[in-house]
Amino acid sequence: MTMPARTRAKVCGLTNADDVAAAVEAGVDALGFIVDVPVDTPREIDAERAATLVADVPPFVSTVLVTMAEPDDIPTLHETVGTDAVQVHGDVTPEALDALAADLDASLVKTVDATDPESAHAYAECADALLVDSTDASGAGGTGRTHDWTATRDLAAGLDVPIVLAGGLTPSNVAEAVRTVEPYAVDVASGVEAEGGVKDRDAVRAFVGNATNAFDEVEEVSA
Ligand SMILES: O=C(O)c1ccccc1NCC(=O)[C@H](O)[C@H](O)COP(=O)(O)O
Repeated sequence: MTMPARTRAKVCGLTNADDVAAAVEAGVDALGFIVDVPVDTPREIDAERAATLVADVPPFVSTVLVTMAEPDDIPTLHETVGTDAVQVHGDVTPEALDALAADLDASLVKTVDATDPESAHAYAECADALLVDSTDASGAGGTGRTHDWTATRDLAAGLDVPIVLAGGLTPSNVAEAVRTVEPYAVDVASGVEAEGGVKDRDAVRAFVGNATNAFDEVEEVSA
C-alpha cells in the first residue's frame, strides 16, 4: 500500500454550510455527512440536506456519506447524496459488504470497533479502508471516547488496507495519536464541536493543523 507523505484529516458530522466552509478553509481532506442512522445524534441530517451541502464542496476535497442504512438501500442513498465515498457503520456481514462494494460506484470505508480485531481482518478483504473507532453497542460512532492506540497500531501493522483512526480525537491529542498509530488518516466528530452538531471553527483549524503536521517540527496549535 502506498502511504501519503502526511496524515489526512476527515471532519465528520457536518450539518450546515458555514461549518463546511470552515473545514475546507482549515485544509481538511474529507468531509463526512451522517444520513440514515438509527441512533439519536445531533450530527444526523437528511439525504436532501446532505446533497445540498455536498454540491457546494470544492474540487479536491473528498465527501463521505456516513450511514447505517440497510446495505441494499445504500446505493440509492449514495446516488441521492452524491459523495465520493461511503462509510458504513454497524452490523453488516463481510459478505453483505462485499456485495455492496460490487454495487457501489464509490470507495467503501467500513467502521470497526478497536476492540474487535477479528472483524477488522474480515472486513479488510472487501473494504477500501477501515475506520478504527470506539463505537457504541450498535456500531455507531461519535462517542467521543478514545481507545488503546498502541493496540490499534499493532492491528494496523497486520492489515494491508488504509486505516483511519477515530474515537475521542481532539486538537490536543491528535498529534500524539498520529505519532503512535501512524494511520493513513484521522477522523473527528464531537472533538471539534462548539455544541452538538455545530463545529468550532478554531478547533477545526487546530485539529487539521496538528494532525497533518504531527511529524514536522511545527508547534502544536491550541483551539
Ligand atoms: O457522529 C455520530 O454521531 C455518528 C453516529 C452514528 C454513526 C456514525 C457517527 N459518526 C461517525 C464518525 O465518523 C465519527 O467522526 C467518529 O465516530 C468519531 O467520533 P468522535 O469520537 O466524536 O470524534
